[in-house]
Amino acid sequence: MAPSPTSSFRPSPPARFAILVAGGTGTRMAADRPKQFLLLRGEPVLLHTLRRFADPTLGVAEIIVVLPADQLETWQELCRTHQVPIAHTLVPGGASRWASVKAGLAALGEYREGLVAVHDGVRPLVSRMVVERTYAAAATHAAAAAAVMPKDSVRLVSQHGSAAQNRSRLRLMQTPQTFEIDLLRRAYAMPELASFTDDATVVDDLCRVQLVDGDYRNLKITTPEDLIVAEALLGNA
Ligand SMILES: Nc1ccn([C@@H]2O[C@H](COP(=O)(O)OP(=O)(O)OP(=O)(O)O)[C@@H](O)[C@H]2O)c(=O)n1
Ligand SMILES: C[C@](O)(CO)[C@H](O)COP(=O)(O)O
Repeated sequence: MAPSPTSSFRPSPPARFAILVAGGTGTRMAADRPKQFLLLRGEPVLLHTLRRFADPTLGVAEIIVVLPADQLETWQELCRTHQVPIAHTLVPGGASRWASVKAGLAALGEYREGLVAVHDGVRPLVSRMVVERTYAAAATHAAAAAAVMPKDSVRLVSQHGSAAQNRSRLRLMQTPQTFEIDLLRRAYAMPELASFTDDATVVDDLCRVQLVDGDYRNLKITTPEDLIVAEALLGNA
């Protein structure tokens, strides 16, 4: 029997957006400039990250890049120097990662539906697969985040000493962390708490966050040795 017109109806997939947060100053890197501008294989860390999200097969409709307010011109100059052809919207960040994500979300103000991936601008090695996995899981579960298992033994320290932890029940959180846009807006409408270290902690009270497999290569450039590892990994890509 021929399918009726309604049986072939497929809802269109949700629109995809991305917020790359690069509004920090990189105190632990202690470099002469914010670490998102340091060069990896001759190009700024943030440009590597931006390129990953501009992969046309991901179908990201709009990319927001959040920067320290006093670094917007520096980035625009870097884009000219490196002839960056990728369209993105620049937004001044805030005093904390939370404030920078909130500023990025405000720049997506016109959108009521869709999925938004929040990603650290200083995770330049994220794979297409990991990004896709978080969008796909967020389409089903509303909230999804990349995570990996610890490779080292873990202990909880206190004034009495330290106690071994069962690491099979622990996960190290990465980004992207990807959400239905309305859910993330509701979460970020609440006051900032000191316990917020990522977007999952902001959303936790509203929705269960589905963890998906991250990638040990998806490192966050935080201290100088991370740059050496990232250079090596890019060379092997
Ligand atoms: N006010 C802030 C602070 C952090 N971030 C971003 O959040 C991500 C993770 O933060 P982290 O690695 O801590 O970056 P910094 O805050 O720059 O580093 P540090 O804590 O060493 O100062 C980075 O991409 C960083 O630019 C941000 O957008 N706005
Ligand atoms: C968001 C994050 O990268 C997940 O691991 C991490 O929590 C950022 O932490 P930081 O203290 O800003 O480095």
